[in-house]
Amino acid sequence: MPADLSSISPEPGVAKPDPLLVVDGLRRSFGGLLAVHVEHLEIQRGAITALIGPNGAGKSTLFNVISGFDKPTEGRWSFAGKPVTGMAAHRIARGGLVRTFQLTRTLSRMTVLDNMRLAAPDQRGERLPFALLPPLWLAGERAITARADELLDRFRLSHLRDEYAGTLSGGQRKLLEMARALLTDPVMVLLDEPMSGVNPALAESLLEHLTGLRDEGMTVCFVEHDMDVVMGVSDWVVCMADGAVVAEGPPHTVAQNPAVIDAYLGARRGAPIAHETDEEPS
Ligand SMILES: Nc1ncnc2c1ncn2[C@@H]1O[C@H](COP(=O)(O)OP(=O)(O)OP(=O)(O)O)[C@@H](O)[C@H]1O
Repeated sequence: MPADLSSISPEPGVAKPDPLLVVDGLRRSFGGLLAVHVEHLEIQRGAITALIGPNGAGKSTLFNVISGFDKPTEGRWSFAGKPVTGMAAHRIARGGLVRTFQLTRTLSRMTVLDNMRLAAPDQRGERLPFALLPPLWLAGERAITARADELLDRFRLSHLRDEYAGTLSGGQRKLLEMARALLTDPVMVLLDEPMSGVNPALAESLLEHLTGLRDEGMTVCFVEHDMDVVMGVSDWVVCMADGAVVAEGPPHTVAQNPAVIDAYLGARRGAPIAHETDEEPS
């Protein structure tokens, strides 16, 4: 069931009833450029939150920092009530917060199944006690492969299991990225533009996967530029501009928020926010 966030005041930094991720005073500078400065942000557990904003707003940088792939200049954040500031990405992932990445060229040269297996955080065979006890190691490997096959089946990629990932279409790659992220049974996934380059038929299926994950209790946060997608699946929308959260709220509220419209107009010089609406502009 979608979380009911309708009674929450749509303001930047507003408290949520059951926040899973809480960010405070987070700053990330690159030289003289302050790429991210988020005073306070809470992500509701069990909801789909879309992170929107024009190019260069700081969305990917925020994802990188909170997932442990980049270090903040200052600030702190907690996940599931525990401080995770400064932790390495693999420790944050082990705690249940996982970020997806686009398939690199190297991963394209591996099979779909090997891509999945590589996403397992704990390669037990490499740890001494397991390496000395082959039955334990093999059991671990078999469990990882079984889970990988289960997910490939769920994402309808089983028939491509032994193909090189580089032969997949754009949409199939996106499905594989999502499947990889789920191998560790995360509590929350951060998806960076899961729909980009995906044809309409597969986009529909990806959207169903997103809502399916949410309905199973997972917390989903995704960066998206297509406002029709954002309107279609999000329970809550956070808009960034120039590194800061400038607006947040339910999708229909955020789309009409002057701060959001300003952010896009300022960035694109006249190109309106790309959401089709029946209303005439006032
Ligand atoms: N490694 C880096 N070194 C220097 N500047 C960076 C680096 N990473 C990001 N930036 C800058 O930080 C700002 C925020 O970039 P970021 O990629 O987080 O934005 P974004 O909202 O994800 O944009 P997009 O929607 O285009 O992906 C931009 O001005 C970008 O040029």
